[in-house]
Amino acid sequence: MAGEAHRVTMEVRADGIAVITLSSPPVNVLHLQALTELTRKYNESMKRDDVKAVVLIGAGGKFSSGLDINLLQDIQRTGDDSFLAEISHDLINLVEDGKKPSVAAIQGYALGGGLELAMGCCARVATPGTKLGLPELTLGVIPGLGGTQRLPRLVGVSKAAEMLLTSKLVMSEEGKSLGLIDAIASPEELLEVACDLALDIVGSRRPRLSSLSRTDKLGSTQQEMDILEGIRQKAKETAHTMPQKLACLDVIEEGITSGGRSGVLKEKEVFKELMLSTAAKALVHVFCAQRATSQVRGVTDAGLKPRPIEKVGVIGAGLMGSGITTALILSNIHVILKELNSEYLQRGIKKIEANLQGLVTKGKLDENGVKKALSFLRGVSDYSEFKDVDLVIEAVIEDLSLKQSIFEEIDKVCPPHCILASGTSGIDLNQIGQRTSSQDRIVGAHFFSPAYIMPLLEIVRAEKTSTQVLLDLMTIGKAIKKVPLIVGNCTGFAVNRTFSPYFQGPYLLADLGVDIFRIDRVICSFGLSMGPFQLHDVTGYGLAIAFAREMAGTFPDRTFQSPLHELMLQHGRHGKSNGKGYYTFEKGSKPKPDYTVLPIVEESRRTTNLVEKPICISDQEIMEMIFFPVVNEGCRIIEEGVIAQASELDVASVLGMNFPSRLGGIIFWADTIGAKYIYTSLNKWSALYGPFFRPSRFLEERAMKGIPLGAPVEA
Ligand SMILES: C[C@H](O)CC(=O)SCCNC(=O)CCNC(=O)[C@H](O)C(C)(C)COP(=O)(O)OP(=O)(O)OC[C@H]1O[C@@H](n2cnc3c(N)ncnc32)[C@H](O)[C@@H]1OP(=O)(O)O
Repeated sequence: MAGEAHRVTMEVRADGIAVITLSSPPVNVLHLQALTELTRKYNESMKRDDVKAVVLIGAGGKFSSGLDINLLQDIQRTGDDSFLAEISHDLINLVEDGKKPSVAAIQGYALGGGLELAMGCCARVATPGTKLGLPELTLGVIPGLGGTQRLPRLVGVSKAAEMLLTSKLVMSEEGKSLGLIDAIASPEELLEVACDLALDIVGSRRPRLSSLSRTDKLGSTQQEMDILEGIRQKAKETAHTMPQKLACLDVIEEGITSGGRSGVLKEKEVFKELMLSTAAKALVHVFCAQRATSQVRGVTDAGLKPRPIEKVGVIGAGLMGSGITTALILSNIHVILKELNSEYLQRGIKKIEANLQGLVTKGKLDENGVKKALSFLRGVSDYSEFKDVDLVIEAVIEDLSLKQSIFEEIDKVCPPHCILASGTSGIDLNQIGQRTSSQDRIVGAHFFSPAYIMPLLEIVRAEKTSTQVLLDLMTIGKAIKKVPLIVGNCTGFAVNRTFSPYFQGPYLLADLGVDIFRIDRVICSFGLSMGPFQLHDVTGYGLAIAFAREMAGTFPDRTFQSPLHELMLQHGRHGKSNGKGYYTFEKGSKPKPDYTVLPIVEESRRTTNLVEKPICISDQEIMEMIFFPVVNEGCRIIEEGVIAQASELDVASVLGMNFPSRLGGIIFWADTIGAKYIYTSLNKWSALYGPFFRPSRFLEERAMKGIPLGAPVEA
């Protein structure tokens, strides 16, 4: 983020206020250069006789999104944080205890180190709707610039602990009632109000308060310890996946029992310790890898400008079509939704309304937002309104000839600039677009269900897709708050293909005699929100059967097809849709294992006849036998160049498959285990249980040479 656009300026006004402006677009991160410059300007303001006080502000309508997270990654690589620790602590000390008082003028957001800097000031003014928070725990660390000490002193221990442990942001209005913000001012008046406040402090009309020395929001030591103990008991429940919560509470406690300065010292120590932990490395890796997906060689650096996409045609109002439409209209994009007839259309619109109402229930949208979103939607049952759309997303069932005829038709009715995208989750795009005359505008737009919630968008490059089309789709993807990832065209594309073994391995284990409910429990304790059997109950077995057939057709040598799903259907079990699956589904209660399913599982085992008697393995082996084949397929995806770099699979696995982000994504995780161990294990299982486990050439080579799986592939 360093560069000429990054500046810290100081302007001394006639009234003696030095306005120090941080300008580091797009979000005013605190990188090393910014911290050094801020310190320099602060020192200058303290020395100058014409300066009475400082107002700290961010350029471009934002205060600061905190420390540059790339800097955290640099420190993790070198293990040396001394330069950061010195500069940042010097700066906060200057802000808080310098000769002249400082006031923060906050607009947009003040997050992490940004809020910590603002809390170092003796007062804060914010514009309405400004977001404030310390989200460091989501990166596996705790705040490192005094946030664990100053926040409790400004808002009280209980609220501070809640904000820190949940990483939830508060709006400036709430911040004002909590005591985090001293005044609210409109964007136009922000600077003036902050300067007036600073002058009031200089003229002793307001006290100069040091956040770290304040005690007015703290109860007795015993009271605060009791509060912390209650919170600690709850945090213990998730301590195995989020140890930083307990560490954060310990640091707050140090400040309560031994004073703020002692707390700051402990914070510094714990921050460094956590920053170098595997979990923080993994979480920071996911953040940086996600950022890296914005720069695509040959696309974002091709000197092209994204074309505006104002109107989108969506074909098919089923689960995917209604989800995609919901995502688009929520971002104020006009959608023409087409279905075969008005009955199907009404059903689709009802789904969209239900999606929006679901967001209202969760407090993420209000009724006005629902109304506004729906005003961007128009339902149709023919193509007459497709004559001026900029993008079409086809979201009908996975049937090649149906898709081909739709593409043939939209090729004719849509304007020549219109992008023709298919939402297929695996069918070859070259075939889908075969009967069109303009194959350069054929592309895949693979959303993950529910499309208006899941953040990943796989953009699939067909043989002739133009660079402009890829850029346009990336841009619209970002506009609807997705993380777009450009991938190559192959069966299952990058994500479903990598994870295809995840939907085979558990069934192979079941056919080897491992209890299906135990498998689900192991997967949940690994960190996924539900196990594969419960997931298939929810999504239905039909889709799983079709996908397994597709994979078997392309990769017959290594696909394991269990008869279990077919047997379930034969026994009248369709999963959640008819309330009968591996689990029972009753309204208002959590799904429960249905042990009456076990004879069907046994029937499957007898049919495949893999082993004479059930195998006996540990939970650790269950997890490895399910995820190592996923790593193995990921290796093939990397080797074939379906993705540009291994870290993209990490992002995709976290955002598309809910792989735990604290593990850094599938390939990062594999490298923490080691390619050699994974290779050896797969080899062993391959000899015992067949080619499903056979290690790929890429994995073998990396294991033999000792090269991490995430290391770049040589050209
Ligand atoms: C010592 C301290 O205690 C430690 C810290 O401060 S750690 C940092 C804590 N701060 C955070 O976690 C904030 C992370 N950022 C965000 O939540 C959001 O980016 C935001 C709310 C600030 C802005 O959201 P939005 O307007 O949607 O913009 P968004 O697309 O996310 O960000 C713009 C760019 O800035 C990057 N960015 C945002 N915050 C960043 C940060 N702290 N460091 C590095 N890059 C950052 C984003 O990755 C994105 O990069 P890209 O354009 O290359 O993809």
